[in-house]
Amino acid sequence: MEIRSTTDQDFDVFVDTVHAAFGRFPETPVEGGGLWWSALEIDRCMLARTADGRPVGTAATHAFELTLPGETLVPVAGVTAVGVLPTHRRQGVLSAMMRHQLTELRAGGDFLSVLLASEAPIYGRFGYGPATYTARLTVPRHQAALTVPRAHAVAQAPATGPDDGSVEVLRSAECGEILEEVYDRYRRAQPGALSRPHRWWALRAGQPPISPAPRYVAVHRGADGVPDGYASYSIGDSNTLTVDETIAVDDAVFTALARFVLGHDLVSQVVFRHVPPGHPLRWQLADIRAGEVGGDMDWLWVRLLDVPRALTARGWFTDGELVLDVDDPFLGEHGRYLLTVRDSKADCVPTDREPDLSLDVRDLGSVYLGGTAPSTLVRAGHIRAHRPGTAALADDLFRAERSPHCLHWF
Ligand SMILES: CC(=O)SCCNC(=O)CCNC(=O)[C@H](O)C(C)(C)COP(=O)(O)OP(=O)(O)OC[C@H]1O[C@@H](n2cnc3c(N)ncnc32)[C@H](O)[C@@H]1OP(=O)(O)O
Repeated sequence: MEIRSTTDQDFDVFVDTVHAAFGRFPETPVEGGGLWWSALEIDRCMLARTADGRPVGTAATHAFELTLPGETLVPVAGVTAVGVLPTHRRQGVLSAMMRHQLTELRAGGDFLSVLLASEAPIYGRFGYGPATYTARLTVPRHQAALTVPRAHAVAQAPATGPDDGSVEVLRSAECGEILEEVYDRYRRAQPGALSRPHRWWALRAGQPPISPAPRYVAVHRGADGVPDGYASYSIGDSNTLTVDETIAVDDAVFTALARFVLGHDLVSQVVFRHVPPGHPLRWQLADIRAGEVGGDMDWLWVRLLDVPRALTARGWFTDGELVLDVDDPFLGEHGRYLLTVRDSKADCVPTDREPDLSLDVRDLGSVYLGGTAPSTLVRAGHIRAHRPGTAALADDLFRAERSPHCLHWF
């Protein structure tokens, strides 16, 4: 089998092969997505061909920036368009492409790769672990009242206090630049968020809010008139108002946008897509049972390609030290590292000290952004804690300033 990057000459073959692998004709409109592949960069796509030259497999990467805990921005490879023709499955084509891709990414200096998994059982074997989670929150309109914040009266009013900004409703086609700017402000402070390349906005190649599917967008502006949040929504069957994404630079802006969509007339219920775990919106409803959480699922999967580099790149919030014994079965590697955190920064060096935790690199990917507690994976039997108390220490150490969350689809 030959695996190599596409060129202008065979990019059409790549696109045809992706469609055949997913079983969709190119002209089939992708659910809300449009021409999603038009945002790909040709030299970051690869084709696998059989010995007789037949294209059978595809994979690609986007160049993204990922926000790590501590508002640290790092480059990551976003793996996408992975497919193998139905006639050539379970013969090792994907495994060969993954090996090729991981080797190439490392050679190019990448230390993290990320993806969204079409099916959960596929990517763990290649060292990826689910690292962020997302859910839907459905609120019946007749139970949509928000409560008065209890800390409202205190001098340091929390972000959920009264809103001195304004909301304007625009059509998605007329506010692309506003959305791009607001999203960029938001994602820089949100652990787990990915940058959205300008070409993604310009080509309208993504899912809502920017896809050709029409959407209303409630744009929030602060008292100074500067846009600082938006909610992209549509009203569909049974008068359900679905908010594709609510992007806000802080909690007060999120609350103002939530108040706006929850107050929409002629609507039976409001469905907020992409609500992060632990989001305060449920607590802001006067009736905490009014918000029904559904569609709880993994979203961004993370793969560490260079353990010390990845661990020293993120911000940390608790001092401490741990010896991590990390196994990488897919790449046939093993390393033992002393992780020392002091004053929000980590040092990570090889050691021969006895380990505190033994773990697979996929599990390190899951805990890396702070969205999965190491103790959960200890209790699940995936991470081995060698001493009592180490799981709790690891929980403290790996925690992020808030739940990591990603809502970019790629
Ligand atoms: C980031 C993204 O782009 S996600 C999109 C992924 N693509 C799709 O879902 C499109 C439809 N599916 C496909 O094209 C293919 O089935 C792929 C790409 C998922 C798998 O390709 P294959 O060439 O069949 O994988 P390969 O033969 O290398 O399998 C490696 C191992 O993974 C397992 N595996 C592969 N796909 C799956 C799956 N969908 N579910 C469970 N196990 C799987 C295989 O059984 C094999 O296990 P083994 O090593 O124990 O024998």
